[in-house]
Amino acid sequence: MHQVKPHKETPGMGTKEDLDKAAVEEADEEDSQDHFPQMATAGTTKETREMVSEEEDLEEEEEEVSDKVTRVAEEDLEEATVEKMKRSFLKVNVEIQNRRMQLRRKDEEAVFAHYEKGINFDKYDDIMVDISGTNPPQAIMTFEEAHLCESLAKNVNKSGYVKPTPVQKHGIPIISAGRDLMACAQTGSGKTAAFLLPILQQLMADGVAASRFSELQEPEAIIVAPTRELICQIYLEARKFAFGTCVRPVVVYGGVSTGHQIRDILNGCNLLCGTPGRLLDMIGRGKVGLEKLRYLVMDEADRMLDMGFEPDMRRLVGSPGMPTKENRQTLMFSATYPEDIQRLAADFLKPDYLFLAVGVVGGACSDVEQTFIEVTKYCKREQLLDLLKATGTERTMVFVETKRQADFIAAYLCQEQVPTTSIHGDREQREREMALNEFRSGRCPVLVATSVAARGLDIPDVQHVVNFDIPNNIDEYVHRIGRTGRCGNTGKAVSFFDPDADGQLARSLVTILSKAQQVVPPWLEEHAFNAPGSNDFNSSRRNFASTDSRKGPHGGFSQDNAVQSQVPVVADAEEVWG
Ligand SMILES: Nc1ncnc2c1ncn2[C@@H]1O[C@H](COP(=O)(O)OP(=O)(O)OP(=O)(O)O)[C@@H](O)[C@H]1O
Repeated sequence: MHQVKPHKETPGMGTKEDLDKAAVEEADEEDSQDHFPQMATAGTTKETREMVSEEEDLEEEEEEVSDKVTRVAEEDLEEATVEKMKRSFLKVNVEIQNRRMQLRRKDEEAVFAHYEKGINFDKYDDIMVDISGTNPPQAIMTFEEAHLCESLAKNVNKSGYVKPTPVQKHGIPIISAGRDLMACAQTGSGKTAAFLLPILQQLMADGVAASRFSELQEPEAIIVAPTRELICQIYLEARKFAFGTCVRPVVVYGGVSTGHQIRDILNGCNLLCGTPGRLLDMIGRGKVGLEKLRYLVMDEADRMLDMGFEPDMRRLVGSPGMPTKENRQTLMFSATYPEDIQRLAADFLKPDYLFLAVGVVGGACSDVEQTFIEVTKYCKREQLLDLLKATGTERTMVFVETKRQADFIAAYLCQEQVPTTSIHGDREQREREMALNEFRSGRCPVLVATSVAARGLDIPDVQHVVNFDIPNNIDEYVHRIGRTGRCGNTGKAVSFFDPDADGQLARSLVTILSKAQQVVPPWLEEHAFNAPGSNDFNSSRRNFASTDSRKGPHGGFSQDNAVQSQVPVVADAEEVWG
């Protein structure tokens, strides 16, 4: 449960600059700490760490038994006694082996644990897909068409994947064809597997195998993501798909001991997942070489290229040994792509990269029912409490703007007997992990979070997202509400709209609601019209990259010979988000 801790001063928030600074600060903090030497290898789940320690206990027991057998053999005992003792040692040994088998089975179950896709999963097929760029390869309709290696196909099956989602149907063949890709698809629609599967498939087909005999590991693929929790999640997905194969994924991130992570890397590393700072650290220490790199993946690519991370990304691609963009495959994935970031992204991609848009670029997930409540800042706490009392034990993420506010609201809810925990950048990594575990297990069904938990986290059964504070950036709103309504499941998002603080976002919110075919409250529309600069109501649309930024203002494509391939599964745009 939540404990209030004295914390660092949080700067006055409110302006975009303040928030950007705060986000950067949280991001910087990702990589500056190094104070958890007790945490074992690279941020797997708590259960995995427990299994690792159980496995170590078994190894110790086994060694003890073998020592005893050696000692008995050396002692001058009667033959019958020796035989009796040997038999009893053998029995213990068999028991150890059985326990080890059980542990492996448990480990396998944990690796492949997944939640069920929801009732709207098949509706993904109705989403309009737009691919721009030259010669996009044909989409696949089934996983069989992806011609995955036997073990990979088996792992996909054990993960409960029966049919690919649209981003997988199009993304997998594009990546397998060796093309660079900027892919945009709604939150929770399977972007992670869309890049992991074709990369692992290629590595397996080429017979790539981890080797522990080198002081310098040269991974074939690097995946970067903005937060520790997200990169761990991606790593666990990679570990799941690579289970029982020779391809070895490893994860590195800030906030935990570098020693353990270095040892983990040196055990062999083909696919390295990392937060940028720690990744650069490992490269700088000479533990990771880039000579063999074939794939560079940026998940949450728009975040990886905004002012917080862009310098690190440039440092990464400029690192010694990093193949030029012509000699590597660069893949970008997100649910949002502001146009300015798209233009910047082109620096990292080959000029003929493909742009894949599943649905509206930057649009909210249509499986999330979005509700707005008009409030004043003074009544938000009571509103929240009423709401949580009504939702009972349903899992709810409550987003606030500042770390201080996160502590404050979590403490308030605990006081009101609502079991709550919190996650933000001032909490230590162990506390962050513990908070997520308590939330996942349902021990604390309410998680109060800052933007550090807004992107990518895939937590089963999150039925509600509450925007206690509405973010001042529409993309952040889209990512936050995307923590629910994942993989075809439905979810609810409730946002407290304070006209004094949130007026500037009203127009973007109205656009997001309309595009996701949600009811727009008349009072919100009124705020949108009354907001400063609303003469051109459609100007809010400029905040959204409606499509590939390489297209001209009239939809024409600026590149030579470029074609735009529309893959309309439905002809009627009304049904796009249906
Ligand atoms: N083809 C599939 N069949 C069944 N489940 C799937 C399939 N593809 C992905 N999933 C599951 O759907 C969930 C969401 O996938 P994922 O986390 O990759 O979404 P995402 O698009 O990256 O979301 P976000 O934008 O929030 O990062 C995961 O639990 C994943 O295992």
